[in-house]
Amino acid sequence: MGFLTEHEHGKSKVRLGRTWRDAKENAHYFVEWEVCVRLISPEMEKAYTSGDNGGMTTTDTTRNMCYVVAQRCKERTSMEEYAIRLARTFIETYPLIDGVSVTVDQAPWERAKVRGGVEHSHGFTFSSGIRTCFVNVMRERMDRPTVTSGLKDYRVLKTTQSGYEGYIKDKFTKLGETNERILATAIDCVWTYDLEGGIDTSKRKGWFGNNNSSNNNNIDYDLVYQRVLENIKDQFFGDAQRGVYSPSVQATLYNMGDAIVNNIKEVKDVKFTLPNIHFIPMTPNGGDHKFNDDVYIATSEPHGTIAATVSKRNETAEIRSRL
Ligand SMILES: O=c1[nH]c(=O)c2[nH]c(=O)[nH]c2[nH]1
Repeated sequence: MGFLTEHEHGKSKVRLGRTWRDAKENAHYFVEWEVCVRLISPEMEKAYTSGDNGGMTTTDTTRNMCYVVAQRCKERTSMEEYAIRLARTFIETYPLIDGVSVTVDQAPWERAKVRGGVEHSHGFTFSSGIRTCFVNVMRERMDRPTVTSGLKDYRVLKTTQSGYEGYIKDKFTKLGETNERILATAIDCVWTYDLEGGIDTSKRKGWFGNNNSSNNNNIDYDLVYQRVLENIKDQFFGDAQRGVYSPSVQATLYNMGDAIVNNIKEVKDVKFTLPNIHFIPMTPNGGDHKFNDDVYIATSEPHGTIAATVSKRNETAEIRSRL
């Protein structure tokens, strides 16, 4: 006889669009989410071992609930708040569900800017970088969801103010030292929230308050996300005219993480995974061509992989379950 040592069921890649129409501001807001729900229901062991589906929440119902809860979010709601609310709704509705994990990926729709840089009231363009979150709610601690947020495949490049020098040069090394190169990466990062240090819990409101916009930890997830992006751009690009020199992907990674944990009180730690996407100087043999920091061979693979976590406090970062 085999022992069923773990099991879960749910729905993956549920895609939805949600608009909020703000008459006062005369602006529409739009998000496109891809939702993944995992239901933890120990009692459903019987579905595996004896084909008994009694008490089962179907994966079809799971999919429908993603849309229902999106509709119940009557006011503009962050993906984290939506994910927490969705997870809690499963637990409140179905007695045999003990825990729920929800992952949301948000497509990079941005308000369109039209002639003269004017923001359009209901037009959007697709940019780079997928905002993500991962939420876990257990029945016995409904008021303490675990939340991590992140950013995937946010593509950034600068044409100067980057170099790489001082490394081992031996018979296996072909790379030449340089203080002038293109630096390009596709940023993946995940951050956890600081529930002890940064958050003023005295202002805690009830579950979504009266207007869906508050949450148990009183964190403004949208604002934190904007500030993470700002700090990333500050450290990667630097001043608009002069820029900032990067001696390596490693040093830039650390500077981005250091700025985030120091400047954003809600963030406890941030893990970056950065591909070093190479633009290789084009230097053909012969002819009168000479590389003049102008023509490069664009590549996507192979790429370097640089990964590290920067924490506010000197402690080992939590293991992130998915990202
Ligand atoms: O910024 C860099 N970090 C490295 O670790 C590395 N290795 C390499 O070949 N080029 C680079 N560039």
